[in-house]
Amino acid sequence: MTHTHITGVILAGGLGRRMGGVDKGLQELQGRPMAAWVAERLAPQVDELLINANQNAERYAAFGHRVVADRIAGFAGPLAGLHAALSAATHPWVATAPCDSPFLPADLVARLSAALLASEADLAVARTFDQPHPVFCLCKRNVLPHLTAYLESGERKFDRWYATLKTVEVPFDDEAAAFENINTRDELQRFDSAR
Ligand SMILES: Nc1nc2c(ncn2[C@@H]2O[C@H](COP(=O)(O)OP(=O)(O)OP(=O)(O)O)[C@@H](O)[C@H]2O)c(=O)[nH]1
Repeated sequence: MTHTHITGVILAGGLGRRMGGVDKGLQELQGRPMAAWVAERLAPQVDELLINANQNAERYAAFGHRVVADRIAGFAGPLAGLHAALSAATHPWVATAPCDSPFLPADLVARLSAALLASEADLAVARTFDQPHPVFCLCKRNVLPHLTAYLESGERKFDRWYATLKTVEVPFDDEAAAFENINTRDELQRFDSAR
């Protein structure tokens, strides 16, 4: 199999409202920021890692990866983070993972990229059972003009966007627990004491 170089991005640009308006990626699980857990899992899977963040840039930069802010104003959702990553990426494919899923699969990018290569789609997205996980995707950097036009039209929905592209869904039923995400302080405490 040929290897296409891949830029990974940790999406950490949200407002964390359900956690009380904190910067979710910097909240600690077992004494380490959640985004640091994601970086440790994602960095070995990609050729370059970016962190998409809209606040606390210097704290994220301390993880040792380039930090990129949204270019679309007004907290436009995770697609704005993908847009920033596609704009800043050095490599032709971009893989995403959210900052609030610290247990993501160690073979996420390998499985998405195998599917993308085999299908000639524009984007591969992870799915468990009947649920797609749009923020775990791999897409070709050349979809950027299409995404820019979509966001400029005022649209924000991730799944509606990729429904307009050639997309392949990749089943991860065997690793469903790896997609657990942490949205509230209660969930954070539950995972903190469970591990
Ligand atoms: N770049 C960027 N990423 C975002 C934005 N909103 C959410 N995200 C990211 O998208 C992923 C899923 O976000 P959510 O959990 O739905 O939103 P959140 O803002 O983090 O948290 P809530 O406000 O509680 O919904 C996370 O990785 C967020 O960091 C945004 O406006 N810009």
